[in-house]
Amino acid sequence: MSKSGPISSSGTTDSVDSSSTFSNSNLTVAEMAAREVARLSQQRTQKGGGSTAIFLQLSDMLKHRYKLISTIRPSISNSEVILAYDQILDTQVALKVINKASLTEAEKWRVLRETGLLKKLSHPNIIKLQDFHETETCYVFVLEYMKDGDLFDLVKQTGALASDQVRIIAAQVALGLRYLHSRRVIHRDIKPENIGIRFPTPSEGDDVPDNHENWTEVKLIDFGLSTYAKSGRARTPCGTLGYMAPEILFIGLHECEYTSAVDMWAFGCLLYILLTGAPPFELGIVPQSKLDVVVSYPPSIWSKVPANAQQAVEACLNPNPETRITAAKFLDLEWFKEDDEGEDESTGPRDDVTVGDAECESNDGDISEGTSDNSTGSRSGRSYFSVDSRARSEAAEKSTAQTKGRAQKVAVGIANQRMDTAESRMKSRMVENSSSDEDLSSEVDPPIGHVSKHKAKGLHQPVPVEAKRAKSIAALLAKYKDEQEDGGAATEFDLESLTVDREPNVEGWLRLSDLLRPSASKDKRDREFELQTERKEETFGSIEGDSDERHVIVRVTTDDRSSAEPEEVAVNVVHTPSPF
Ligand SMILES: Nc1ncnc2c1ncn2[C@@H]1O[C@H](COP(=O)(O)OP(=O)(O)OP(=O)(O)O)[C@@H](O)[C@H]1O
Repeated sequence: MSKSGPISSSGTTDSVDSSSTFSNSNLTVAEMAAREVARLSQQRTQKGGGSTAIFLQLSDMLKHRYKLISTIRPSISNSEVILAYDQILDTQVALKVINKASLTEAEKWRVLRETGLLKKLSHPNIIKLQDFHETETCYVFVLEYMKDGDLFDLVKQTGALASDQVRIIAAQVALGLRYLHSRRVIHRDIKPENIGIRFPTPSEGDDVPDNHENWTEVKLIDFGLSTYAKSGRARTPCGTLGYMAPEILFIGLHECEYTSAVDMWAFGCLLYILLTGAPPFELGIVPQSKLDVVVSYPPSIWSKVPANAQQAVEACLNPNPETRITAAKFLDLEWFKEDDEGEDESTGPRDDVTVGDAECESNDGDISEGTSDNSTGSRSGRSYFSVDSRARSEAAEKSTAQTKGRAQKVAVGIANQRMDTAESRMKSRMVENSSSDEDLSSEVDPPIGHVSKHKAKGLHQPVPVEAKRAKSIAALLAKYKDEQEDGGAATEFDLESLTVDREPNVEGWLRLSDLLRPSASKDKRDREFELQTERKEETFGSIEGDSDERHVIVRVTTDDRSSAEPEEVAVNVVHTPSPF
């Protein structure tokens, strides 16, 4: 099994893996998919061969600052993700290092777009960009480190997650998406691989197991396909097959227009996978008709999913983007009002928190049951998550042993300890009645997971949830519910600052998409010429909507950008590799 990569228009051998997107409006989805397959096979060939090769290209200064610990994602194509120790900040960081050598100008621009976006984002459920470096050979994203990998690996290892655990994850992803969408940012590549996870950290001297039963803190990662859509609409068809919304797949390429609703569709696919262990759609396959994106809910696996969770998935996998649930509304679903469910277990005194043997035993049975159904989650009957029953049983045994052991008690202690802080902060925030995302993100710890008694009937593995966490989520959601739909949306991105001249007196990159009005009668050269001649009618401040969706890149050169008027800026058309 391999992770599915985003579709790329630049699926050539020299394309950057991380930030490639297909923004080529001249290709059909099928053609783009074919290129993607070629790209992925190239990745597989290269995988394992070049671990840390890119890291070694870093300048001496960076190598001095960041000490390599291990490779998180080996060198694929021309990027790799590395765990390193930042000697200045005294912390572990994830370095996403991208080799510039074979990047096209468009791909370089996308890297800078990703950086620019990430720099502007601040939310507990969005990966934090701690620093960014550009050397002669590399781009280096310095990211906070999600020590427990991503949701793809978690599901691959364990199969379907317990609905309580999925609920915790879902709330956080929805909060992250809500934050993005209120700022008119569309992620465009929501999938398990792009959700980083972290489990409770052991306090000093404690022996916390490497289990994942306690709780799952999640953050959105990989903004390589993300875009700021000022008008709220974007046009470039992109994403990962298996997660792409119908409105991207089946609208004429030149007419394709979509909104942040595409993220909610992908979110629905993600939830389906977490709840059942199998994807709703065959990944990597181009649907041939709209019927291919009609979701099936096989009773063999779906009957084990609680009704409220089913409702949440179905609300996301609504083929009509106009009526598909939004991230804000998602948090109002019944699923998140369940905090009192089993209240006698979950709201009891903390000292009472235990994990009973009986429930662990009952889970064992569920684990094996779930395994046998794994493949039915795919429409074509082929399993994407090839979790075999043995692997799952082993995982279950391990989980059960951990659940029963001392380690679990330690986890409870840590969770409780952290919860105290989170709750007291939450209370103070509630009193202040502040409603912005920023306020919330800076003041409230992310929901913290806990261990509790939990009747795990119907679950594939024991995932105890403690009441305090539930209360925390309830408070968090209540707070969001009180907000206006557009609350917190006031902050708009200054597109130019995202992409152009990070410093004065340097060359910058700017897209002027409105300059490119492809005319059927004009060939590639004419269009480029047209660009140059029409430039004068444009101002640099006029970038609108999803202008960054177009593949036009204009080099801006100036002696002093801080004082230059747009008209004084020299503009030269840069040859982009495609599609012109
Ligand atoms: N901050 C992080 N902490 C821990 N692991 C991370 C972090 N960022 C990325 N990873 C791991 O590296 C993988 C690749 O990261 P990312 O998706 O950002 O890079 P990419 O080059 O765009 O990959 P892809 O082309 O597969 O989408 C992720 O799926 C995740 O497993």
